Amino acid sequence: MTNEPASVVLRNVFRSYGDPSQPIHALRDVSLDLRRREFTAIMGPSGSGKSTLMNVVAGLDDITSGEIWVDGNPIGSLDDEARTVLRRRHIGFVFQSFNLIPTLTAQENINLPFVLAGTRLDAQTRYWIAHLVRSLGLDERLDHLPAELSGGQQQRVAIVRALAMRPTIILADEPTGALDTRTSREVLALLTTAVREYGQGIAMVTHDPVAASYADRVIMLADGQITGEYRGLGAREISELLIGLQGVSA
Ligand SMILES: Nc1ncnc2c1ncn2[C@@H]1O[C@H](COP(=O)(O)OP(=O)(O)OP(=O)(O)O)[C@@H](O)[C@H]1O
Repeated sequence: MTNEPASVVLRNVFRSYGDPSQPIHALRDVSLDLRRREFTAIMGPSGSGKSTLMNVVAGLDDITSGEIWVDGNPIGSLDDEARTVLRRRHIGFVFQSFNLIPTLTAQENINLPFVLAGTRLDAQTRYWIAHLVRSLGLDERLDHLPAELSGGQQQRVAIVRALAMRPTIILADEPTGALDTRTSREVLALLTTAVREYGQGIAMVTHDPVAASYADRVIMLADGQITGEYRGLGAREISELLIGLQGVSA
C-alpha cells in the first residue's frame, strides 16, 4: 500500500441492467480506492463486472447507486460536458486494440489528448513527452502511421499518449491481449516503470495471471462483487485463485 491519498474512490457502487424487478447486477456494492504509485490488476471470470468497473470509473457508464470520486470530483453528479473534461484531464486509457487514430502519425496520436482538451503543450510537457518517447525507443517512429508500426510499437505509442498528460489514473483494458509474449513482458515492464518512477496509478483488467503478477495488488471480482484483494502473489497462485472463482459467476 502506498501512502498516497486515494485519487479514485468508489463507495457502495451498484450497476444494474435490465428489468428493475429482475435486475442483472453487473456491480454490487463495490468499494475500492485507487492511488498514484500503485498498480492494480482487476481479474475475474467472464461476466464478473470488470469492463463495467472500468466504464463507471471513466464516467462512460452511469451507476445505479453509490458514489465515485475522481480527484475529489463526484463523477456521477457531473453533466456530460464536465465528465468529458474530467476524463480528458484525469484519466489515461490503454486498450487491447491500441485505439490509435489510423490517419494520424505516432506523434499526432500522442499529442491528441492535448488537442482534445484544448491544453497547450508547454515546454515542460514537450520535454516530458520527448523523455517518454526516448525511453520507449520510439524516436525514429514518430512520423509513422500506426499501420507502419508493429503491435508492440503501437502499444508503446498508446502508453506514451496515456502518460503524457500525467493523468490521475491509467485504465488499461487487456493491454497485452494482442501482443506476443516477449512484447507483452516489455509493455508490462513499462507500465511497472510508469508506476515506480513516474508515480503513475494504473488499474489494469487482465485475464492473464502472468500479467497480473506484475501488479502491486490483485482485485478479484466474481458476480459483480469484490471477492478478495491480494498482494505479492505470483502467477501460479493467481491462476489457482481464478480457477476457484470460475464456478462463482458461471
Ligand atoms: N449493456 C448491458 N446490458 C445488459 N447487461 C449488461 C450490459 N453490460 C454488461 N452487462 C452484464 O453485466 C455483467 C458484467 O459484464 P462485464 O462486461 O462488466 O463483465 P466482464 O467481467 O468485463 O466480462 P469479460 O471478461 O467477458 O469481458 C454481465 O452479466 C453482462 O452480461
